[in-house]
Amino acid sequence: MGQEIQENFSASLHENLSACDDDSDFKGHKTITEICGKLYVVGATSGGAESPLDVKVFDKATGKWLAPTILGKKPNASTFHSGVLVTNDRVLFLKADSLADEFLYFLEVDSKFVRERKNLLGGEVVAWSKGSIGDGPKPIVISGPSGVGKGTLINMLMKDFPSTFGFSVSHTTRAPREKEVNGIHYHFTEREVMEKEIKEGKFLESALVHGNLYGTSVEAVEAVTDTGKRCILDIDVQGARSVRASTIEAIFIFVRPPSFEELEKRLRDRGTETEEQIQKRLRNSRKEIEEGKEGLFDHILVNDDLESCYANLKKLLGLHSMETSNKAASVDFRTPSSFSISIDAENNIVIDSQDAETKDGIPKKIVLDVSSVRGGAPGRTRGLAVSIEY
Ligand SMILES: Nc1ncnc2c1ncn2[C@@H]1O[C@H](COP(=O)(O)OP(=O)(O)OP(=O)(O)O)[C@@H](O)[C@H]1O
Ligand SMILES: Nc1nc2c(ncn2[C@@H]2O[C@H](COP(=O)(O)O)[C@@H](O)[C@H]2O)c(=O)[nH]1
Repeated sequence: MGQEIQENFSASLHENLSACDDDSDFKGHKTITEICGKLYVVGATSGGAESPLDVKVFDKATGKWLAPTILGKKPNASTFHSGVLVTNDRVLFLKADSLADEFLYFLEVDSKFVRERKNLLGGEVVAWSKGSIGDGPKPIVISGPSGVGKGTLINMLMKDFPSTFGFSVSHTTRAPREKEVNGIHYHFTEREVMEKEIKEGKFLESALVHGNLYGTSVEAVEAVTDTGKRCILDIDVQGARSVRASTIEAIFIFVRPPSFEELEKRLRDRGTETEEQIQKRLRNSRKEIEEGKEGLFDHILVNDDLESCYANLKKLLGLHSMETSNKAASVDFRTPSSFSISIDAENNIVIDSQDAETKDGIPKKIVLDVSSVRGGAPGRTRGLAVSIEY
């Protein structure tokens, strides 16, 4: 673990930057962190708090600025921020004058996710991932053949636990059904547009399902996690496999029908597909049900009687009849307006307030244990432990 090179801290670094004369459009405070011969400059280009933090990368070997593709939701700038190199693949940014659930962000520069995206997109890539104190709720992936009742079960969960769950709205190239609303049920998209966006790395996963493209955008997952809710993904088995291979730590549930005859009946009774489409979905369901047995899933639910299946789903998610909070450990404080950073003997990050006055709700010292962080972009970096001294 190492500390950032603060602005004005290193004369040679400053020479490097001024020689390039390219960081001039950063307004206000900025930080510079050196990782493997590259300087990561983080600041706001539009000025003022609430404008997003941008990233520029200077390659010392070539003496050139690189314009990185920046993935993930950018944190808003604050008057002051500081970066700590946690490992050689990510920097932890700590924001001043910010609420407890808004002050920690990781900038991944060489994580598995970033390397994958570099391969896909070419060039320099970095990714923001918000830090969660405590474990935070794991996203839930629900898969199963078309017509088995995934959407029905998810709607029941969302209705009974509205402040606990949020639905990841997928993109699809299929035509909307009569009652489907763009942006709520799906983002309905043209095929060329979606293909382009897949190439640009906008999607966490995407797959060709029953002849149409479907995909979960990184933004769709982040839109839910940003509200502090637990994200539910309704995706096919190919998508579940891709999410399993990503850094997202999720719970994977496969929903099975009691029989093929019942599955066919449900698809027909739903009345949303043509005969040809029903036949295609039924053909695919045989393969999907076989794949559901392969150990990819943590739980298998048989949706025979709907109420019993829903009760089993709630049980495995640890839900009770009343709304329960699955939110990350709730800690309530505001970070100081200015602070210094040091690393203690246990490798914890120690944030000491440099504010002239002490104020209610603003700790004098915040100690962060980053030894158990998990997950990362896209979504949350979970498992940060915090202790506070007032
Ligand atoms: N346990 C059940 N018993 C009888 N009917 C059910 C049951 N569960 C769901 N259904 C009905 O089956 C039909 C299909 O359900 P639903 O649309 O939720 O399936 P799905 O798995 O989301 O399908 P798709 O993958 O095509 O979106 C709906 O008309 C729904 O009301
Ligand atoms: N891999 C993905 N599969 C998805 C996604 N969104 C939905 N789906 C799956 O597609 C089928 C068909 O859905 P329908 O709404 O046309 O009936 C179903 O199995 C869904 O689970 C996605 O983003 N990625």
